[in-house]
Amino acid sequence: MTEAQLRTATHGLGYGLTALFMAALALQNLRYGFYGLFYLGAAITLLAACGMLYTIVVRRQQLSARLHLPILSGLTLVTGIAQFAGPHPETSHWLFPLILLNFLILPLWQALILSATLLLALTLRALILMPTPDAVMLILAGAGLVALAAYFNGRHTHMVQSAETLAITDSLTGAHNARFLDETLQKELSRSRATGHPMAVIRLRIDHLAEIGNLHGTTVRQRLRRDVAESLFSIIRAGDTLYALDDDDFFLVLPFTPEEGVRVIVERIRRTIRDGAWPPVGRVTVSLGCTIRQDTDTQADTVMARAESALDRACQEGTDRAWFQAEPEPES
Ligand SMILES: Nc1nc2c(ncn2[C@@H]2O[C@H](COP(=O)(O)OP(=O)(O)OP(=O)(O)O)[C@@H](O)[C@H]2O)c(=O)[nH]1
Repeated sequence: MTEAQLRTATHGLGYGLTALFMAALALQNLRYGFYGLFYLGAAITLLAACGMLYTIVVRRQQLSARLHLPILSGLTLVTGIAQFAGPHPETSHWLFPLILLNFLILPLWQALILSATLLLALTLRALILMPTPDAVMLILAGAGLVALAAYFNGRHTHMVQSAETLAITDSLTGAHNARFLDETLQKELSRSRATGHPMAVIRLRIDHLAEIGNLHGTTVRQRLRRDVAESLFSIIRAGDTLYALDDDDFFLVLPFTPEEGVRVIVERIRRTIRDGAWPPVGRVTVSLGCTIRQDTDTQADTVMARAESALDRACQEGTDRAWFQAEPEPES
């Protein structure tokens, strides 16, 4: 089941149960002749039914559905008014399903604002109309429900974000993974073309990585890749992104960086790695291929291929080299 399907099912069920519950309460009030409360209950039922219908209509765009906030604000308003519709009968229990519905459907801070409004209405009503011990018990129950619902809403959001981060992160190095590069490079390229700002990319290879692995073992090889990534993170500026490719190379996307800039940064990276201490390997060097976006570049593949070709050229020149390539290699 996808996230959108899960949300459609839970939101639809939440609205549906609220509509049923409120319809039953509205009918009960009609039976006893409390017409004001009957109309308010019917309005809440109608709004909840609209919410259910809306959930079904936007089932494919459930993650970006924007009308839940106005619908739930309307529900909050009518339920708040119901608290002051008259001293009898008791209407405080109308609030509890709505608090749960807010946290089930809305992002945390929106749900908190609406539920705090409901809690305020509940507190005022309880303090005005109820004996103090009963009022305190009711307010504590309402506050407890809000705290519990907020906790689970926050936990769920955190888990979803962690899952999203995991899906785009290379677990060894903490850099983004190659799949995410495919998704983002084209967007960065389009943005750079649209704004006219320069953009540079770098492909980086740790020299003799296979030999280091053979000599020191896989653990050392992996630790070296992780340490190099950490070093790169400490060099690049905010807005630059680092990717760990499947063939052990690294890739950097540098927005707003012209040719002079990328030349500065590759040199800085090359020297920092060469001059660093890398126990137990000792001296480590890297080769770098870099390029910038040309006016003719429309596809991310073209820029990636040019960076790879620049890296091949750097490796041909020997280790601990950087090569800048502006144009595609001429066909041989
Ligand atoms: N994208 C990116 N570009 C860099 C970075 N470091 C240097 N550059 C480029 O190299 C140029 C010169 O950088 P520096 O020698 O650090 O000089 P700077 O005046 O401190 O550069 P600013 O960071 O622009 O203030 C910058 O304007 C950038 O274009 C980096 O970490 N990331």
